[in-house]
Amino acid sequence: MTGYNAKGDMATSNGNHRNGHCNGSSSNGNGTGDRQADDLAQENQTYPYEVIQEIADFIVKGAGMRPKIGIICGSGLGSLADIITDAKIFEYEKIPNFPVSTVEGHAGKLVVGHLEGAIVMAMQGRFHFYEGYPLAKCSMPVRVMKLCGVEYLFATNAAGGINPKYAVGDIMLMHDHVNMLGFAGNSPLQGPNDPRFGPRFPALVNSYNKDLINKALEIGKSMGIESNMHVGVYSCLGGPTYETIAELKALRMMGVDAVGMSTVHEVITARHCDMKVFAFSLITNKCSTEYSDMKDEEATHEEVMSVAKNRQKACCELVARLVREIQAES
Ligand SMILES: O=P(O)(O)O[C@@H]1C[C@H](O)[C@@H](CO)O1
Ligand code: HPA
Repeated sequence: MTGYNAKGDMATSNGNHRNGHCNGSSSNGNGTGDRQADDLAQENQTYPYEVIQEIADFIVKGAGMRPKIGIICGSGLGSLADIITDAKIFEYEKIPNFPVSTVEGHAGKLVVGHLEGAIVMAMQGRFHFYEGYPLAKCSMPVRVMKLCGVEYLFATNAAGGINPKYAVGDIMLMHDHVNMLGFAGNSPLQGPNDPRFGPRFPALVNSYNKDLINKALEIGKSMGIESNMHVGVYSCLGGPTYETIAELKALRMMGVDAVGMSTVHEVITARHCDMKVFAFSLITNKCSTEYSDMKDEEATHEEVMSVAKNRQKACCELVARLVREIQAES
C-alpha cells in the first residue's frame, strides 16, 4: 500500500504518520509504484485511483462482503450505524491512507454489515473542510465506497433551519443544494480528472434521486411524521463558525432552507461517479434571519448533538425502511 496522504506527505516506514491528520500506512513509500502519481497528488491533493482501489480492497477483503448502499452519518447521528447487524468495524486509524475524525459526535469508524437484507457500509464520522482537510480528501471515502461496489449513497447531516416553517427536530429531504464553497472556487473535483471515476464536467441537475425522495415521503407518512418532514434546499458553508444574521439573510434570499458544513462535496463526488443519492438534514436548531428575533440564542454543537440524539430513532427508522425498499426492488 502506498504510504500516501492527500496533504502530500509520504508515510514514514514506521507507519501511522499523522501529518495532515491522515493515517499513512507502513510501507516502502511506493506501493503503487508510481512516484509521478504521488507528485501529482501532492500538487492537487487528490487521491490516485490506485490508492482508492487499495483502500476499497482492504475493506472488502476485511469485511468479507461487498456493500451496495453507503451511509454517511451526520453529527450526532452515528446510531444510524448501530442498527447494522453482523457488523465488521474498521477504525479509521487502522485503514491505510484514511483520514481520521477530529469532531465530537463523529466516532471515526466504518461499519460494514447487514441492514434490512442489504449489505451496507456506514461512516460513523465524516470529514469537514474546517478540520483542515481539502474537499477532495473530505469526500475521498465516497470514491472508496464506489470501488467497494456501492451504488446508493445516503448522506445525512445536522443543519440549521433557515426556512421559518421548519422546527427543531424536523427532517428535510434534500432535493437540491447551493454550493457556496463552489461559488468561492473550491470543488472536490478540482485538479486532473480521472475518467475512471467520471466525466470532467458532470451535470448536477438531477443529483437527488426523485424516486428515493418520494419513497422517503411515503415512509414518513406511514411513520406519522409527515408534518415534520420537508423537501428543501441545503447549503454548505466552510464553517466552523455558525452563520451571521446577514449571511443567513443572504442564504434565504438564494432559496436555501437549511444550512450546514458538509454533504455537498460528498454528493458532488457521488454524482461524478454515477451513484444514486439520497440525502437528508435533521434540523437541530433554528436560524433567524431577523436581528429583532435575536434573544440570547446562539447555535452550539452541544445543542446540535442533543437534538440529533433525541431524533435518532426516527432517523434510523427512515433509513432502515428506505434500505428495505431498495433491497426489495433488486
Ligand atoms: O457532519 P454534519 O454536517 O452533520 O455536522 C454539522 C456541521 C458541523 O460539523 C457541526 C456543527 O454543529 O454539525
Ligand atoms: N449552521 C451550520 N451548520 C450547522 C448548523 C447551523 O446552524 N446546525 C448544525 N450544523
